[in-house]
Amino acid sequence: MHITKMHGLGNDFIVIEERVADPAGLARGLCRRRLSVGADGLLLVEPSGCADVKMRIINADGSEAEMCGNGVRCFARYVYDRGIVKTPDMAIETLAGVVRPRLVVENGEVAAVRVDMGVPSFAAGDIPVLADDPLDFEVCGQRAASVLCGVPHTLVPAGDLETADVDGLGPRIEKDPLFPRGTNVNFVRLIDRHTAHMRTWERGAGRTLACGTGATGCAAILHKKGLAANEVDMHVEAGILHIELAQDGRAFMTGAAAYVFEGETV
Ligand SMILES: N[C@H](CCC[C@H](N)C(=O)O)C(=O)O
Repeated sequence: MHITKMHGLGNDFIVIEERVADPAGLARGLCRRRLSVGADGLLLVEPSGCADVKMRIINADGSEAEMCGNGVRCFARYVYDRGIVKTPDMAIETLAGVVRPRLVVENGEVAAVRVDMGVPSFAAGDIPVLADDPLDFEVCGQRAASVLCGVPHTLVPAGDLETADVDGLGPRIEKDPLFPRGTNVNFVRLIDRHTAHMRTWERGAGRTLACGTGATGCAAILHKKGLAANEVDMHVEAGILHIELAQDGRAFMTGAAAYVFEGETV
């Protein structure tokens, strides 16, 4: 099977165009670090009846996610570079709805991708947490806030990201009963109204170097709470995601998307 390895600020994916009979089983096999290709998830290219193309995201544990911010930047570059989609502005169907990436092409190369991520939702029917106040509740002894940004996200304020217990608290919060669908967990240190640093434990994938929906959702939480302006640089372990929060509530995420290798599985 032909595979293309890509990453968005270190959040890495295996892109597959061929039809896959058992996506969950394939993800659990191929995503294993050292024993196989290694990745945070699979991105499957499929035809769409309502957009230019459809993207499916299969986490490393085999679970299927509704959306993936870093993944959709990689996916948009992939389908454009291969002529599957002929325009740098495109519509990509996901389980969370249609998202609209715009490729920033410089000297014939995709330099970055700006994605209209839609509206991070604090609406009662969307809130991923069973808490009276989704912007301020306690989970596993931590103050937290939650938002739906394609997928469930929880922000845990952290004074020092070097000592934050990401790998200990992350999985506990991910699977806490407060979250019926589980949650991604983002430990965030606010630097100023335009800058935050974050580390992420992802639902279905564990510790990742970056999380696009997480950076977007956490910027939306900080803005909603009056702690951040409407443009925020979210510093993740392997780079920076620029988030813009428009007046109409839509969020735009801009970041890189890189190729690593092309190959054939054995
Ligand atoms: N593991 C996540 C999906 C991928 C999100 C992340 N990689 C991103 O860049 O948005 C979940 O199951 O909710």
